[in-house]
Amino acid sequence: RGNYALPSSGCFAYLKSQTYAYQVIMSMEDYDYLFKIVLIGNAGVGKTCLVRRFTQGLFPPGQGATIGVDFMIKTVEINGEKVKVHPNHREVYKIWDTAGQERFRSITQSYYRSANALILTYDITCEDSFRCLPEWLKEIEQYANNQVVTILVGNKIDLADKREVLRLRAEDFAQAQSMLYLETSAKESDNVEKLFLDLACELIREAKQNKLDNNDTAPMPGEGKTISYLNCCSLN
Ligand SMILES: Nc1nc2c(ncn2[C@@H]2O[C@H](COP(=O)(O)OP(=O)(O)OP(=O)(O)O)[C@@H](O)[C@H]2O)c(=O)[nH]1
Repeated sequence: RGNYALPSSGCFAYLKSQTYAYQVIMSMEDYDYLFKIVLIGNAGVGKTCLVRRFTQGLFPPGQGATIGVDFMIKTVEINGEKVKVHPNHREVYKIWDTAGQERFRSITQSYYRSANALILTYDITCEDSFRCLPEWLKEIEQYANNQVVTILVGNKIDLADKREVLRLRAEDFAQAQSMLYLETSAKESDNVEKLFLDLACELIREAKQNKLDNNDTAPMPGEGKTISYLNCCSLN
């Protein structure tokens, strides 16, 4: 199991949390699934906070803007009573947190291609971040592979009184673009774990489907010797 190649050293060029990532990599040699996920969206919508919440269980105070691309890894072990996605499986999330600022766009675009999934994030309290979504979709169309799973995430739902984008409007937009949709709060930890678990579920479901369609023995997105019995996912 787990004979996927580790990232080339190029991935570390803009690493903010190098020590942390390195330590986790050293302990991730054995896994069932590997998910490569890239977060994109306007500056300040909360991409870094979502990743930190998921990978480190914290909401970082005074988070500075991401420079280029940050890289984090999280290993999830699911077993016995805690079955949510797949029993007795070890899943590894490799997550690239990209800078929202326009000036880093040429760097961040180069990470789209190898992503299994993209988390397109906006801020529910910021109409502008929602209005920019069509621009982000153009980027996805241009730079991502055509099998990529995209989920639209409306972050900062803890700021309900400042909401500028109605949930229904965002849901309609996501549906029209064939994207999954979820609202989160990195601050309050609402739906953050669900976001990544749902993505894992969707990726495995699609991989299984592709495998059936293509009658292909090469597993995607992880080393799926057990992929054949995975049918337990719920995205609700
Ligand atoms: N209230 C609230 N604030 C949040 C939430 N998520 C992020 N923030 C705040 O939003 C600001 C920007 O968060 P970041 O995670 O740095 O945003 P980003 O999208 O990574 O920004 P760039 O790195 O510039 O692209 C910070 O002040 C965070 O504290 C949330 O769920 N709720």
